[in-house]
Amino acid sequence: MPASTSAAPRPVAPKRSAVRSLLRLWPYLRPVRGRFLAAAFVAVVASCLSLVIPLVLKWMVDGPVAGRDPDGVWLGALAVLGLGVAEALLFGLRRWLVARPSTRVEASLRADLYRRLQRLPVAFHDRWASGQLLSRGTTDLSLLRMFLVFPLTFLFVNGVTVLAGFVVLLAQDWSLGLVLLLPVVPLVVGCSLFETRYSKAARRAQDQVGDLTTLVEESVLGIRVVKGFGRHRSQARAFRVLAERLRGTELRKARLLAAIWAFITTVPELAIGAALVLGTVQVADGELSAGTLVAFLSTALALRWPVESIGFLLAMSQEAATATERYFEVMDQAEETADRAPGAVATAADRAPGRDAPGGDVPGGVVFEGVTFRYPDAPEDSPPVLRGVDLRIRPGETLALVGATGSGKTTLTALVPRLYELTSGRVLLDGEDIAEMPRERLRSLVAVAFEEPTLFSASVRDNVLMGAGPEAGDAELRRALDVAQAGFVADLPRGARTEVGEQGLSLSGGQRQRLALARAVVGTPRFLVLDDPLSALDVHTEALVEAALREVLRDTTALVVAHRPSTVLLADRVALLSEGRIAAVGTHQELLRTSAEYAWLMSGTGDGKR
Ligand SMILES: Nc1ncnc2c1ncn2[C@@H]1O[C@H](COP(=O)(O)OP(=O)(O)OP(=O)(O)O)[C@@H](O)[C@H]1O
Repeated sequence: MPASTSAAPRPVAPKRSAVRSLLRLWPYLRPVRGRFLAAAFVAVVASCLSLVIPLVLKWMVDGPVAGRDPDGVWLGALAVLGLGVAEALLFGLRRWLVARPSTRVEASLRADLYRRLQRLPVAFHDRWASGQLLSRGTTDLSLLRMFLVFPLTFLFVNGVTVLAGFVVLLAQDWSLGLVLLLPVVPLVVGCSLFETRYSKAARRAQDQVGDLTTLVEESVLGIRVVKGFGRHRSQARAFRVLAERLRGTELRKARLLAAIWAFITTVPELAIGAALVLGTVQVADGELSAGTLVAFLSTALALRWPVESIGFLLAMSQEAATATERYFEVMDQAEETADRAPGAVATAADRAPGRDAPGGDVPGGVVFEGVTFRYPDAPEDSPPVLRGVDLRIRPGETLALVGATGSGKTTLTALVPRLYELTSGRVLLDGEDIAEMPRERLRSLVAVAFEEPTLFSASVRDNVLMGAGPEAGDAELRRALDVAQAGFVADLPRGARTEVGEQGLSLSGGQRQRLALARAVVGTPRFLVLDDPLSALDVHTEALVEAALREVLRDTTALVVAHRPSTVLLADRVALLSEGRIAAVGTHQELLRTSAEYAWLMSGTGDGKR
């Protein structure tokens, strides 16, 4: 991934309030809203039960305690115990009710994110650092699940409990109740200030987690380079800088949280203290019963937790809102442009040997018509990589593409399976514009093998058969491995069923390249695009692969990027790409005679790779 850690995109999302960001989760919550509502109801009942306890205490103090009635005291104590047990059981039930739906919402969000990542254009993946995407699919979604389990319910439950508590307090003694209501204004102002600051810090922290993930991922994948060049110290230094930066942001979050926690705890405590003094004076003056004061203060103390917890519930909600924003930044990206025409996947006829386009007047094979291409993330004023490329590969023909490093060969090959959208011009396959073709069909017609062979954490068999339809089996696998001269597979511990590990790191570069080639040819594709597929092979193996490939290429229209004469000899004709244009087309011999640049590239002394 070209985007470096420091250059990771920081998409400027429109600033939404936390509530508006979180509301975007509604489509995911809707199917499970019943359970969440039931859980909230159970929690409200449990929380309000705790408010009944002070009323029982009031009854005990003014009744059995004042009247010295031990039976009444026992009855009161049993009632308090019963209420406590009921409260605990109901909170347990709430937890059970939210466990399934919260994990279900998290799983659906994750599945949708993965699906979207698969569908986003290659240009998007060129721009975004992989760690930023990983952290969105892991840390951010865990934050969202935590939000669904706690703050979503408890902000509501605590709100209702505080309201109910104040009704009870005002009913017992309105003047003392008003004293406790005084802190509401400073609390609202404090919470709003906190929310603004905490949201910025939370966003920064989550982006920094993404940067750190990118760095760790790159260091692990590039461990050979890191060790080979003795760069572990500088990598460790880079890691420490990012980790310190994240730690700084986390400390800032902790400081903000500590401040709001202290504020939210102190202000109500002061009000309770004032109410205690005022209440004691009223009891001394005989205006208030001792039981009422006990009940009043117990209720006020029971409301402490619902009020105090608002600080961290707001913090968690803010983090969830930021996680939602980051999630939808990816989900809102435009997918690959829609296919312009409906159609089916490749048919058996599509896979048949080369033939000219039906009708005869439209040229068959692969045709590039006035193709101009600039990478979407390239600077506006930079020249296009390809400038008006006109090229035709006849049906069944193999055309080698030769050009200096950076001349645009890989770019041209990536346009055939429509990995990028053309800036202008057309690419036709057997007369059909690829822009009009359903992608599924296009990609079942065209097989590709890139210079950098990517293998997945799966068996050799699965890796190779990925290039064919579901009907392909062992016969196709054997044939493809034969073409790619991948006899080494038989010597692997479990043959073709051997897991090749993350990115096939347990195999040599040449072995990986041969498996990638086998994957490209296993589906007997109608069009084959090979980007320097034999670069890692020794000359003897290359010669064997070429002999077998010639058999395959006889039936296929192929575009092969070549850097050395041996690969060029596979082809019927050669096209020379120079400065984004096709400078010459002809046989190898013709170009050697007529093009100085071609002769120079093929001589092995040029700017070509070999
Ligand atoms: N994703 C990208 N975004 C912007 N520019 C890119 C991107 N990929 C390649 N380029 C630029 O496009 C130009 C052509 O690159 P390309 O990989 O097609 O060359 P190439 O001929 O295949 O080179 P090589 O022989 O070294 O493989 C280069 O200048 C490169 O910097």
